[in-house]
Amino acid sequence: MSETSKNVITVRGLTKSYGATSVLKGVDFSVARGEVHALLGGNGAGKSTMIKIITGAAWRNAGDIRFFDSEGSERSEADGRAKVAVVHQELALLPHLTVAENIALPHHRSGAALFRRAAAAGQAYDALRMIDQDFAAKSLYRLVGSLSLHEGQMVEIARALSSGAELILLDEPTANLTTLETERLFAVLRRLTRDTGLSVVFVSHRMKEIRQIANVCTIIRDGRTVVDRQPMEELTDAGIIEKMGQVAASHAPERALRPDYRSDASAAADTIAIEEAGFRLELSPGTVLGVAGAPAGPAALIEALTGAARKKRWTVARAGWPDQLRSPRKAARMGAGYVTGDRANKGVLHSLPIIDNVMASRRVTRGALLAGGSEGGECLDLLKALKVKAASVWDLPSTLSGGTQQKLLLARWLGLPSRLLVLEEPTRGVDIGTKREIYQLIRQMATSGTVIVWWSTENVELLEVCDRVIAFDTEGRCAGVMDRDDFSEEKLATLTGMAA
Ligand SMILES: Nc1ncnc2c1ncn2[C@@H]1O[C@H](COP(=O)(O)OP(=O)(O)OP(=O)(O)O)[C@@H](O)[C@H]1O
Repeated sequence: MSETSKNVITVRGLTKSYGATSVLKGVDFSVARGEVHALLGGNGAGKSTMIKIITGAAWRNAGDIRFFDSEGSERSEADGRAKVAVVHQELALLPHLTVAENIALPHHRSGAALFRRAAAAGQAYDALRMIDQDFAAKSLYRLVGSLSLHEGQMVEIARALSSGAELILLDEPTANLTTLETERLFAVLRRLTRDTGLSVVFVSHRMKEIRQIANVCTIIRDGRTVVDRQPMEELTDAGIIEKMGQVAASHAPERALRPDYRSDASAAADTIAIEEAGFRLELSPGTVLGVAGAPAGPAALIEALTGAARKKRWTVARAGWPDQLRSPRKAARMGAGYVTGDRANKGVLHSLPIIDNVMASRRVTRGALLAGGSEGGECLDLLKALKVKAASVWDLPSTLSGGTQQKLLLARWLGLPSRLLVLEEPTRGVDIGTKREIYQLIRQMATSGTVIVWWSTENVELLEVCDRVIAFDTEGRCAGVMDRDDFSEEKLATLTGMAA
């Protein structure tokens, strides 16, 4: 068997332009059977565009894509594509159908296929239990619209597995998963690649996970392949970051930026207290509180902090605030900012231009409905602070890469004099270099007295940047609060019920 015929796919010299913008300038990429291949690159490097071309969702201008079967014989592009499944950052599920129906969808591509409910449920169950037996048993007939983001992600991965794919492209698959779910997913991927010869392409900006799961990597930078199929053990983290063109940004966040508000007499008045039965936590101005754990606990706290809670579990108290923040609008007016983790459905305003997306919070908090003359300049400054490159502030967000859209949500609250800023996975999909910059920005916002409450499924970043971390167990109960002095990954994993 020749070197190429061990591959499931070989891509050579791929180019792609959108109008005058050249996005791919000659990408080479190949994946061998049975490997987990990390596809790396900064935001906007061209990873998603290449994936779209491979799956047929976008046209290429030039370049060669060849697919192979397990014998090494070349397949037609149509046959090859039929063996490729992709799970995008934004899920592609039909909310009004059940889990089983969503997973069964690819089995009914052929016009002649009959939809048999029992068979569909069987196929869905088989796929889902490869990921999570318990979830498979309980969720087959639930409507997808009622699932949490991470449950939806599991359904998408199960659908890819059940479609008979030989190559699965996972675009940031762990972004919504907890540590334990991530480990489970990795165990599944390892088993499938080893036992069935499945090939996995793994796009991620989480270096620790990349190291855990990938055997080999390709790095794309500014539309070109700069590292082509290199074993992971031959590259250091610093080497990878440098190849991505992000070396300058890879320093630790400045923790010293935090002032000691506790000695300030006005601090008591500005302190925010969060309270539920038998538990109270006071957050002095300038505190960065990390929130860790499976979604149920963090979600309830965040709903209370952002004025969206329907149940009265938490009280949020601050001098001058009403007992309950009764609506998101009221919370925003009171100086409570919020960056949602559900970028696609609750964050990005898809049909409005970049400027409206960035200036939205400023318009609400300032009470201005019409764009002022200075908005254009202010928007450009915010984009610059987050290194967002956009051809025009009047372009739609869909012309930006996923990670860059995430930066728009953060830009919304950047520099606003908030008393409280609630962040849900603010670095989701953001590249390694920019993550570091966001850590700095979070610390800077805290320096101005803002209390930051930050939920992340990436425990390492919480421990690196926060002053305190509140941990929730898998049932959504508060399991404890850790102070900086006793931070440890093991302890946090135990408190959140996610120790391996
Ligand atoms: N429809 C479009 N029109 C114009 N430009 C586009 C369009 N889609 C993507 N681009 C541009 O193509 C470039 C590559 O985007 P792509 O989504 O492939 O990046 P990426 O490497 O996947 O980034 P990320 O890590 O943020 O997901 C970006 O500069 C983006 O702005």
